[in-house]
Amino acid sequence: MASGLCGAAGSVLLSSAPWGLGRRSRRMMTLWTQGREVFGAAVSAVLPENMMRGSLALRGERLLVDGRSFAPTGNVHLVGFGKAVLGMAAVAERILGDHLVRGVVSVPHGIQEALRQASKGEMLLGPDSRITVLEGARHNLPDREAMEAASAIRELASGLTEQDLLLVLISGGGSALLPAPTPPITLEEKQSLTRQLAARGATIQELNTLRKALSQLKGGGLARCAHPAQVVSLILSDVIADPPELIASGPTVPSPADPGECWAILERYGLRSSLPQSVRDVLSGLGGAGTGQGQAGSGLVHNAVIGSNTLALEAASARARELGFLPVVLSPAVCGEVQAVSRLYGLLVRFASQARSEEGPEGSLREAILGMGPEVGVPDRDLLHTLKVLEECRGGALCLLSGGEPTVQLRGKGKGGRNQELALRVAVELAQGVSSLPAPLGVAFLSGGTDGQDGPTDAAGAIADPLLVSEAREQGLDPAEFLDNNDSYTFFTRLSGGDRLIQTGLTGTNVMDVHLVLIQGEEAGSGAHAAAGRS
Ligand SMILES: Nc1ncnc2c1ncn2[C@@H]1O[C@H](COP(=O)(O)OP(=O)(O)OP(=O)(O)O)[C@@H](O)[C@H]1O
Ligand SMILES: O=C(O)[C@H](O)CO
Repeated sequence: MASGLCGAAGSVLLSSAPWGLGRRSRRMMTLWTQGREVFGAAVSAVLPENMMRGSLALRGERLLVDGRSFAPTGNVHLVGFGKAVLGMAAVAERILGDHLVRGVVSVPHGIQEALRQASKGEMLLGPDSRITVLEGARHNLPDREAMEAASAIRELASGLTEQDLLLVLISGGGSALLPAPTPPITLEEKQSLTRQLAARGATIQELNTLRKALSQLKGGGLARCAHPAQVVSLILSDVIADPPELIASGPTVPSPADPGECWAILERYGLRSSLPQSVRDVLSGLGGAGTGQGQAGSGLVHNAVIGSNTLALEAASARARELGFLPVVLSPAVCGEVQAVSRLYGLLVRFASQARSEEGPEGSLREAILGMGPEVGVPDRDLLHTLKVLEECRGGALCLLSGGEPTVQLRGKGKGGRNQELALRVAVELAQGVSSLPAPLGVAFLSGGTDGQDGPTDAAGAIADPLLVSEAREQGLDPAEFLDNNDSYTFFTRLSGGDRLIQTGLTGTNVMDVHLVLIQGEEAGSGAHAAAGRS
């Protein structure tokens, strides 16, 4: 069956390839290239230039934001924090011109150099810029540099009057770039708590519920500092369902802390008993649910989400269609454990394969897929739609797209990220499924972080296919061993010279992850059939 999967009619074996890759077909390699292109289109669509131009404009003396009009009777000041805000700030400065008085942005360590090297000069601020750029939060963890940036941002906001407008640029990664722990909590204590929660698989919703409660700037704290100035926030979402109060922990969204919920989260991850006294004191000082965070000035705050994973998936679908695939978007909100998510993709590929056979898909397979919905955050409605398209597509080329942010419970000491771990797990699922597939199917899976950085690695993600496992074994690499040690980056680096890794470098944006399942058409020309015949 393996040869049926990957050496389908019309394919040419790459016998001269290094690493003993004789069984790879040109069609398989084409599928990888197409996957990379579709992923590239997803990222391009959410680069700052496009989104900022669509939501911020100056018309005479009026500032138009997300369709609303503001009169900056005095001056515009700017602050920002997150992986995408450098480019957002560059565009804002170009739009605002002399209306901009000054600004401070807190951005990831090394991002300016990375963008320079990637020739993305349009995302950088010029030498005469009125905006100060501060880098920090190495490895996406709050550190001294980020704390100094947070102080500078607080100072700028605190000095504003009712004559001023504060433009706040917010994107994912903002929580780590704006640390202002409520005393007596220290930076080290906050770092350690964040690290432990993330390692135990806490969701971003859980993590940020705690961050809001333990910070002076999150949960609306920044907006309170800026009172009585008008605050306008432009937010690029990297959280499922785009909740402004959770993205970067909502510094401009007045939202009450919920100590009861915080205690429950700490209990859930077994951290309640080992908490430092400072954290206990701050949580106890918050009182009951809905207290502790004032609502001062909420009438003067406007929060606008200007971009999200959905936009990225739309652009990816369009590119997939141009390449001859029938695109189908499963969901922009896939979450849950990577194990469960990889199982879902394995089952969907199996379903697609069975849909091409005379008998059609088994009822039990359909039930198993629908049963996974709650575990991976995908409603029945979306799963049913996807299954319908897979059935109707039959032999056509198909690109299944989704987005979101699964979680990994770290058990090992290896190096990796959720995208690479997901890709490796999907490869294992595909390899297991190979023998039970009724029809030949060329398939590739790609998982990538739109920010270009998957966990603490220099890769955005990786590509998987049904041959990966056998290829790895031939090279003395056992996927299960690497998975046990959460060592997916080492695995993909060693496998075949690292050619399944996706290495875009920091992209300057961040709307969570994108997952693609590309399925070849049965005939060489079936891509054209899919593009022409279905929508
Ligand atoms: N060795 C590893 N293997 C698999 N996953 C890992 C590993 N190390 C860290 N991770 C996961 O990487 C995630 C952190 O990745 P990253 O720094 O890209 O965060 P992010 O969620 O993209 O950040 P943000 O939301 O702040 O932009 C955590 O979910 C963590 O569990
Ligand atoms: O910074 C954060 O809190 C996460 O990226 C979610 O927005």
